[in-house]
Amino acid sequence: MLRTVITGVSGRMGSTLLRLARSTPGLTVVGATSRTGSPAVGQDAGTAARLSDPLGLAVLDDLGKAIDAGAQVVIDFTSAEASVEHARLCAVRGVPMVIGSTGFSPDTRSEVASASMSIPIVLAPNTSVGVNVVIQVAAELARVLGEGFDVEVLETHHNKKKDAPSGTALRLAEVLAQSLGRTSDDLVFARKGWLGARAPQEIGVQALRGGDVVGEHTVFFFGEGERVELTHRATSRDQFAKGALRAANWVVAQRPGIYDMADVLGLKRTA
Ligand SMILES: NC(=O)C1=CN([C@@H]2O[C@H](COP(=O)(O)OP(=O)(O)OC[C@H]3O[C@@H](n4cnc5c(N)ncnc54)[C@H](OP(=O)(O)O)[C@@H]3O)[C@@H](O)[C@H]2O)C=CC1
Ligand SMILES: O=C(O)C1=N[C@H](C(=O)O)C[C@H](O)C1
Repeated sequence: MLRTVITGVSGRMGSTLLRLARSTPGLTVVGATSRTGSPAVGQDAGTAARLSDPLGLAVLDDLGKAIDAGAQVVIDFTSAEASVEHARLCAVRGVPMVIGSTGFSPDTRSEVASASMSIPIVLAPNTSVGVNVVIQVAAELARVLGEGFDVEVLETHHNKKKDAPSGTALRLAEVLAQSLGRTSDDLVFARKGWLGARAPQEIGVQALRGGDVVGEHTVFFFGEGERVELTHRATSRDQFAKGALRAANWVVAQRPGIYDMADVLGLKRTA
C-alpha cells in the first residue's frame, strides 16, 4: 500500500484527491494537512473534505508530523508558496512529491528545482491525461503549420482562481514558443491601448474568469482564410486527481529530479 499524505485537504483539489484516493487500490491515506489557522485543522479529514464518511484521521497543520505516519509520498495542490515550503521539508525527510500547485515565479520554481536534487518531484500544472496530450498535439501543430499562422492561447477558469494566466496556459505558451523557435520575450499577456499591428512572432496569452468553470484551454492558429482551434475542456476535477494519483505511484520509483506529466504518461517531452 502506498502511504500517502494529501496537503490542503479541504480545498477543491485536496478534497477531490481524498475522495478518489479512498477508492484507489494499492494506496492508503496516512496524513492530511491544511493551513495553520484553517478551521479544517483538528477536524476529521473526511469531514474537512466534505465526504459522506469520516476517515478516522485528524487534519494537521504540520506536514512533518503527517509524514511521521510513515508517508512514502506527498500530493500537494495548495499554492506555489506553500508548495515551496512543503518541498523543502520533503527534501529533508526524503519523501517524493507530486506538486500540482500553479502560480510559480522563476524564484519559487527554482526552489522546487533545488529540492528535487534530493527527492523525485513531479511538478505539473495540469495532471489530466487529456491536457497533456493536447500539449503534445499543440507542439506538433505549431511545427507543421509553422510561420503564417498567428498563435494565441485562451484559458477560462472559475471565479475563485487566484493566479493568471493558468499554469497550463503558460506551459502551452512555452511549448508553442519552443516549437516555433521563439522565446519568452515573444509572449504577450493581454492587450490594451494603441499597440499597432500584431507582430507575427507574438504568442498571445489571455485569461477569462467566471462562475464555476473547471478549466478550459484553447490554442488558436489564425491563418489567412482558415483557422485551427485546439480545445480542452475539463468538466470535473476528478481527471486532475486521477492523474495526480497515477503520478504518485510513478514518482516513488524515480531518482531525484524534476519530472512532469509527460514523463509519467510516457509522452515525448515537449520543452
Ligand atoms: N495541476 C493540476 O492539474 C491542477 C492544479 N490546480 C492548482 O492547485 C492549487 C489548488 O487549487 P484549488 O484546490 O482549486 O484551490 P483551493 O483554494 O480550493 O485549495 C487550496 C487549499 O490549500 C490550503 N493551503 C494553503 N496553504 C497551505 C499550507 N501551507 N498547508 C496546507 N494547506 C494549505 C488552502 O487552505 P485555505 O483555504 O485555508 O487557505 C486550501 O484549502 C492551485 O494552485 C491551482 O491552480 C488546480 C486544479 C488542477
Ligand atoms: O486553479 C484551477 O482550478 C486549475 N489550475 C490549473 C492551471 O492553472 O493550469 C489546471 C486546471 O486548469 C485547473
